[in-house]
Amino acid sequence: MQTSAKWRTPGQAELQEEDLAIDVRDVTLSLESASRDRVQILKGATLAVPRGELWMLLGPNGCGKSTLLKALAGLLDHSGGELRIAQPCSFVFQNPDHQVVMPTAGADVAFGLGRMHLPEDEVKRRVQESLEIVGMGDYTRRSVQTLSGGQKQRVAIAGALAERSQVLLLDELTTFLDEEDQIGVLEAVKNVVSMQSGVTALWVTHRLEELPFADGAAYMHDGKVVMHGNPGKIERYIGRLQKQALALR
Ligand SMILES: Nc1ncnc2c1ncn2[C@@H]1O[C@H](COP(=O)(O)OP(=O)(O)OP(=O)(O)O)[C@@H](O)[C@H]1O
Repeated sequence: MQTSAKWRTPGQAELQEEDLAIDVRDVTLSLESASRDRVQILKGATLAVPRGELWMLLGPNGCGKSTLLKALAGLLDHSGGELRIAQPCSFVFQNPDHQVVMPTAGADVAFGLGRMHLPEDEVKRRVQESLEIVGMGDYTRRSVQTLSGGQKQRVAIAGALAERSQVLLLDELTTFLDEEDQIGVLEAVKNVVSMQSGVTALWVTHRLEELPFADGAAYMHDGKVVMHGNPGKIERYIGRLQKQALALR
């Protein structure tokens, strides 16, 4: 893939490419609709996320946030532009029941390590260390059936950490969680990013109250990132959009 030596985004210091965990430039992507027409979902999306930061991705329903996340995870192919992401990366879904599959929290984290053929001691060490980072260090032997939705999300994140993921792609994890669980997951991700040197997280959300946890944020509209920068800037931008919408009523 062709890339230039430097990548500058307004409001950010000049970044070298190696400082970025996610580098999306002018990406286009089309999907087939129910009527079998091709519909363009991403229309030139551009986003740069520095290594070791937690970024949030916001925008109205259907603007393409999940599609961009899936393209980053390699689950969808983009048709144009350039897309780079540090590897390995992991996608964590909204419904943890789709990814937490083993009977205990510890077994679930160990499950993903199976294909790496690591010595048993190393597996045990990684499982315990990863569960501790997400605040679940005392839950190694707990049945996953007894865990709340947010605790299962944290086990799924621990699984990604145990596999040494460099980037966590997190798709609306807190939508169906109560407030306590929501804060637990947010704090776990914040902890991951601050403790694990170089781990980056991109967090899709609709909840403005989550923005203060982020290091940076981007706002999408109609298949493009239309604003990015520090969380305060994005909050003010969304506030202006909301005021304009109310004035039109
Ligand atoms: N597999 C698919 N085939 C065709 N169209 C799709 C497919 N998946 C998503 N879309 C359409 O792509 C557009 C963007 O969807 P996407 O889920 O990326 O938006 P989003 O910003 O994440 O929305 P939300 O906040 O509601 O989750 C929507 O119009 C959606 O209907």
